[in-house]
Amino acid sequence: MIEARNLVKRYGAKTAVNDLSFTVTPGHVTGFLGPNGAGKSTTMRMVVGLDRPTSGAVTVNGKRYTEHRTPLAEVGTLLEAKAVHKGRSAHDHLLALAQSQGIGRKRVAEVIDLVGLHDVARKRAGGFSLGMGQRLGIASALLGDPSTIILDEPVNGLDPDGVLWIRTLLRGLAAEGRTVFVSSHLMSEMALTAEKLVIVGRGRLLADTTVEDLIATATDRPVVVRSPQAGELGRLLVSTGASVTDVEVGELSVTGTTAERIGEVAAERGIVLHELHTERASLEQVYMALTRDSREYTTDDDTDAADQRAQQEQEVAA
Ligand SMILES: Nc1ncnc2c1ncn2[C@@H]1O[C@H](COP(=O)(O)OP(=O)(O)OP(=O)(O)O)[C@@H](O)[C@H]1O
Repeated sequence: MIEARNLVKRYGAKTAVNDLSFTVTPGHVTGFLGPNGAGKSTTMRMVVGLDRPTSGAVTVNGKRYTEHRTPLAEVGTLLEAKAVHKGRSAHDHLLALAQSQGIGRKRVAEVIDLVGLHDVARKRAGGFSLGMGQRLGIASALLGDPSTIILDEPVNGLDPDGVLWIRTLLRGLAAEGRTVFVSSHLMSEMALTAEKLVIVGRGRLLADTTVEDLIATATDRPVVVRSPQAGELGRLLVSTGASVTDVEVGELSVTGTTAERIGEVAAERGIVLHELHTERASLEQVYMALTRDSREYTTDDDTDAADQRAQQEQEVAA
């Protein structure tokens, strides 16, 4: 369990983390999201005592990281690329780390198997691919069999196999009752991996919620309608104030009204429907709307698209 209370971190005039409070609970993967420069890495560094908060506090299992007698047994981390002695084998790297923490050889063999590095464990880590390096970093994080795991962008640059492997591993670790806190910029991946989310923007908390609840807040979800009389139905819906886009022949995407209302309009005019459903919003859409004002680097296209979405939301909400 990670508990951050009123965390603040300033670097000179720059406030990287601003009065941030959140709790990361065991038993599920919690995604840590936010635009570039939002303060995610700084927060993670404060959790594990690599940075001191300017004010506020963060504890892991009720204690500050540095107060734990065997920190590796409490918290495993993969922060920026691990410093690995390039001439050393993966096995020797892990063994040196284990010995420095009073962890036995048996556990080294276990984590090597767990991350699938068995075949290359005796090879120089300097020759490892990005994916193998990530696996080694994760093996280091798991060495102390920690109840809390903190990973900063673990899927960065991995191929689809590696991404799937990390997703399965993280969900498995969470299912064992561990606290898993993981940052990422890949929303589609987070939607598949995480159950809960902490979202920050410009150092402040924007949301502390579940993926499901966050997606349910999306208000501009289009309704998809398939009908052999799509043209007639589309004209009718436009006359009631809805916005209608032809997706393909016989299929419409409708905003500004509800599936219920479309069904009623169709029934009143005896129009046959073959399909009627409200599209599920993607995590990415909701995230983009939520973080619109917090992005450090925003292209005009981004702003336009986000503005359009926000405007649609307001129209529907009105
Ligand atoms: N050591 C430092 N000195 C000065 N400013 C810093 C330092 N570390 C971070 N910052 C600034 O604090 C802000 C938060 O940075 P941080 O790396 O925590 O963000 P992030 O959310 O992890 O970003 P990204 O997604 O790009 O990795 C940024 O504006 C960054 O430039």
